[in-house]
Amino acid sequence: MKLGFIGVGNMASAMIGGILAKKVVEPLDVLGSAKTRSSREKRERELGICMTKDNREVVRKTELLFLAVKPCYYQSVIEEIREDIREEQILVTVAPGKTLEWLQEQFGKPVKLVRTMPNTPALVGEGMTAFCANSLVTDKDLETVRTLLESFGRAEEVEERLMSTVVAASGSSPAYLFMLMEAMADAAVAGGMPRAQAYEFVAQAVKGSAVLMEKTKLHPGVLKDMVCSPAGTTIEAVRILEREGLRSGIMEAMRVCEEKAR
Ligand SMILES: NC(=O)C1=CN([C@@H]2O[C@H](COP(=O)(O)OP(=O)(O)OC[C@H]3O[C@@H](n4cnc5c(N)ncnc54)[C@H](O)[C@@H]3O)[C@@H](O)[C@H]2O)C=CC1
Ligand SMILES: O=C(O)[C@@H]1CCC=N1
Repeated sequence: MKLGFIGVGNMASAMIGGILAKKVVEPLDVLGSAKTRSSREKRERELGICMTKDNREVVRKTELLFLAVKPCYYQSVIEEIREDIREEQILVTVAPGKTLEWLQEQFGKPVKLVRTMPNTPALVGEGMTAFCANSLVTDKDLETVRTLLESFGRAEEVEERLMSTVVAASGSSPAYLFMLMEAMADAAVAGGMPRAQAYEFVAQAVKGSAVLMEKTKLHPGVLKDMVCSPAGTTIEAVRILEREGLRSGIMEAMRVCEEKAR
């Protein structure tokens, strides 16, 4: 299968990295587009894929196509490629707020559309991607898309009404987690730990906690209580985090993120 990527930035590179690592397709079966020669050469070198400056060529030469430009460029790129999109081709989107209805309207003709929301941990095969499709996408098409999405992590079909919630929960959330880890490492450095070591300790603690929650299926509150010894160290930190509004801060942030994604 020939895969196309219009726009090969952070998100597309993460997805391509995952897809190639799992050998779902060969690097030479991936055709991406980028405007400048330097970014084309960079992607060719880093990923080993084929690159072109022509978005329409990507459409013409591929069977399944990811539209991986920023949301503000969706309209103009769709305008540019509309004529070339074929009936049997599958178009996968990754942008928040671009609904199936809006996409369909922009194309002005029947197009197989799969709307997704991935995240950057895809780069290391630990992505979380939600997807939903329009009625032209067959079960077989959707299985093909699922296989691709699962090559860089977990993939789950959701109702379209949940897509903006997904943006806050998994699309954007790596950014909040990196902020948290940066702050935790800064605190460890303040405590005397060398910075490189601090990042390793913090990343492993976050990773281990995520796996613990995933594997035990225990409520996060129960897992938190398991760490808090009576009159111990952790409950003192928990008290300060409650006072500083950690949980309401996160909830408020995710609410505005979700609103922005509509
Ligand atoms: N970065 C992330 O964590 C996530 C991003 N997304 C979505 O992925 C999409 C891409 O985001 P990023 O990769 O972060 O952005 P990016 O800016 O890193 O990549 C976009 C790429 O598209 C190229 N581009 C712009 N206009 C173009 C055009 N007309 N033709 C061909 N290429 C063009 C840019 O030069 C750039 O390399 C966005 O819609 C974003 O909302 C979704 C989930 C997570
Ligand atoms: O910030 C953004 O708009 C994109 C969507 C999810 C993550 N990054």
